[in-house]
Amino acid sequence: MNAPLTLAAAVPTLPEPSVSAAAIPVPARSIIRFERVAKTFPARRSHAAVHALSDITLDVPEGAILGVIGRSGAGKSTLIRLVNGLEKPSGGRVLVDDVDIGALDEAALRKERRSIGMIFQHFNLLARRTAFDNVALPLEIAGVPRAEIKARVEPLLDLVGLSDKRDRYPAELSGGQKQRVGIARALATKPRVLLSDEATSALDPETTEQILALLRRVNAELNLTVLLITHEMAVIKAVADKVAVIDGGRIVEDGATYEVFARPRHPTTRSFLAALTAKSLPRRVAERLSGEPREGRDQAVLRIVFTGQHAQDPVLSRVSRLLSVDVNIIQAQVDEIAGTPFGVIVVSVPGDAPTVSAVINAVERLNLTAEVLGYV
Ligand SMILES: Nc1ncnc2c1ncn2[C@@H]1O[C@H](COP(=O)(O)OP(=O)(O)OP(=O)(O)O)[C@@H](O)[C@H]1O
Repeated sequence: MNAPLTLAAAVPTLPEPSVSAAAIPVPARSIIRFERVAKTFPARRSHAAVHALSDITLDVPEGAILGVIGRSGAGKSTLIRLVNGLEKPSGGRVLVDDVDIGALDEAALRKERRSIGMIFQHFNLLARRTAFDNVALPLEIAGVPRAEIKARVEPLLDLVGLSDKRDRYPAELSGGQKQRVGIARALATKPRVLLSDEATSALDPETTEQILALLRRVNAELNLTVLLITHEMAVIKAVADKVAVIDGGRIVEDGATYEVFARPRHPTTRSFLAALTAKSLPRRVAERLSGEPREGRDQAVLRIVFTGQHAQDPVLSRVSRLLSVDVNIIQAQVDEIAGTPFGVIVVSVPGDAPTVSAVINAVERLNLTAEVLGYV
């Protein structure tokens, strides 16, 4: 027998998104601004020129956490390296707090970098320095007197929960602890923005969660603007107020994280979200799921997203009746972005191409999004 077909029956109560939570407050002021930025690495010997970034226009509002997600080679690292001047744009401008980073000479850039903290996937700590001395390093370079350094570093170690490890060397710390040192070091010069380059990619899921919670905390407590790059939608979901999806050196979609999760428009965004949903499917389905419709796989698995106003709609029974197809519910859950709930329902329908596209069209006519996760 088929599962119940109304969303209201399938999914626990889904409240209307509250206006304050759904509409992320976007301060007028951008602290990082990409203006029609291009970056081309010139041809060298046998290598052709690489157009790593094209026509990037993006604003990071003050106090926000903006996540840039893209696959390997999409241009994420190049994008973030333009912000601290490790690369110069071939076209356009990158502004940090209204300063054109690409136009600075070396001395001015060194000074400006004090207001741009950065954390890295592999932490980049100095092995021969203790946790305290790693955090102190940027202050020593800036010529801050020793007593002041101590007064600055100790509260930072406290903030990241490492006061008891102050005299430990990196080799004596776990990955999560090393990243905490990295965060404290990035905060030492009281930056206005923090750049995060895949900062949780080398960490296990539990430690990732703790580090992301710490980023959220420093963002809120210090009103620090964060620009992070990642290839994982789970990271975006956990911390980002806003998201930009980058593909082939271009931003293909951006917006408030809730909006992008609830109504993804670009195929790249949809496939990142599908991969995230696929991870949480029941094992019996996940193990059989294949990307291609093959003989013997006669059911397509679809992910349908709905927001508050649709919770009571009998969407699935309507689609089922309209098209005379069986719609089976595999999983229904309420997901949440920054406190705003939205529903994700995974269904299976007959897997032949005409039926699948008819179901997707019918669902989209109801202003919901649907995409194929695979075939079982
Ligand atoms: N210094 C360089 N010289 C030439 N090409 C480069 C250079 N740095 C990056 N590229 C190229 O620019 C493109 C974007 O690279 P980038 O490192 O920004 O991607 P990414 O999204 O960060 O990838 P990953 O997730 O694998 O680190 C790639 O094609 C890369 O090979």
